[in-house]
Amino acid sequence: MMLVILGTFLGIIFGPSLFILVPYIRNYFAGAICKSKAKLNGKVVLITGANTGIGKETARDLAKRGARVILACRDAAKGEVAACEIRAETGNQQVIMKKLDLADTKSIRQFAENFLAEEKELHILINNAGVMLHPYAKTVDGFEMHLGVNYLGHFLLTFLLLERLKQSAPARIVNVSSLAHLVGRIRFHDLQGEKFYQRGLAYCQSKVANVHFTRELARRLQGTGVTVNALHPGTVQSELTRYSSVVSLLWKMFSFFLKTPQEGAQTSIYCAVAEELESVTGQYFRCGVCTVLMCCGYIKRAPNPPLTAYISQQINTLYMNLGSPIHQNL
Ligand SMILES: NC(=O)C1=CN([C@@H]2O[C@H](COP(=O)(O)OP(=O)(O)OC[C@H]3O[C@@H](n4cnc5c(N)ncnc54)[C@H](OP(=O)(O)O)[C@@H]3O)[C@@H](O)[C@H]2O)C=CC1
Ligand SMILES: CC1=C(/C=C/C(C)=C/C=C/C(C)=C/C=O)C(C)(C)CCC1
Repeated sequence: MMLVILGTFLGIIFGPSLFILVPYIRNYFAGAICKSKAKLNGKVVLITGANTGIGKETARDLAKRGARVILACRDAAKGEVAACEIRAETGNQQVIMKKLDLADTKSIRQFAENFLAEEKELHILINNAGVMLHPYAKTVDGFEMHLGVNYLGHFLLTFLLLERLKQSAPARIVNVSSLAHLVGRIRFHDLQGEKFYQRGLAYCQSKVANVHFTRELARRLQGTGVTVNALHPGTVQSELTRYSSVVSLLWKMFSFFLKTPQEGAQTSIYCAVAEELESVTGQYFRCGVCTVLMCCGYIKRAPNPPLTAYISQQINTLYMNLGSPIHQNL
């Protein structure tokens, strides 16, 4: 009885103030907004996985800024719908869809060949596409799906377009990684997860590879005018959870605390356009809740650069040994 009275009393006192606080709490979880007013007329932008989620919202924003935006999508029909929508909304007719399947190195090579033939410049490359919690599967070339799509596919794409980026300098590469990289480990002894597979860990492994790649590439691109940074977009309501009904349900239940795709695109947009990042390279950006967790010491910092360079070298060697031509000469 006492508890009911106490509960009612607290409800009356704090209920209205909680109600007033709701928009502030929501704003906090929405994270920061990119405030840059930079215009991108005459600039060429390429975004992978741009038919939905964070990629689509990034494309929409950069199209509004006047860029020629190429949406690289694995499903041409879905990609064309997104491109049409962005063209109609922004009035920018330079929004173009091209087919790219990052799970197939033939498709990546074909895409790059066409791109280099058609586009004389590339100023911003956003490696955004990704899969999470994928049941065990291999890409066309036999790589574990998370590693193959999230990391190796983007590695090959970047490698094939690198000269065009250098010719177009100042240019930027933006790698969409994840907070998940902090718990990721590269399992050198079983990279393809053939001995042991846990889909969450496979995702984390691919995302830590994105960060190592970013740091090592930044080191190798010093003095070229091409910068490369990685980021965590926040926890975003998107189709990323499609392979797990449990996580999809959790995401729906906690949707109040999750970013919308537009909010989730802000860190990518910031890395792509912010004037103050002109010569910033090899960094990892994030905003939102994880910052608090990090400050509280619950999340440790990413591995340091020398270790990163070492691991990156090891990955390269391993893949070359596996007969994959994609790590050569970078
Ligand atoms: N949402 C979140 O909370 C977080 C997302 N991220 C990262 O953000 C990025 C964007 O994710 P998000 O927008 O949330 O997820 P979505 O699932 O909404 O979008 C992923 C995009 O990647 C594309 N894609 C998947 N596989 C391939 C492939 N083989 N070839 C080409 N494109 C492919 C998808 O195409 P299709 O629609 O045809 O499948 C889709 O366009 C990912 O790298 C993700 O890891 C990082 C941290 C948190
Ligand atoms: C603490 C906390 C949350 C945190 C979720 C996190 C930290 C999700 C991370 C997702 C990643 C890393 C996805 C893909 O890369 C929720 C669910 C918002 C609910 C409110 C409390």
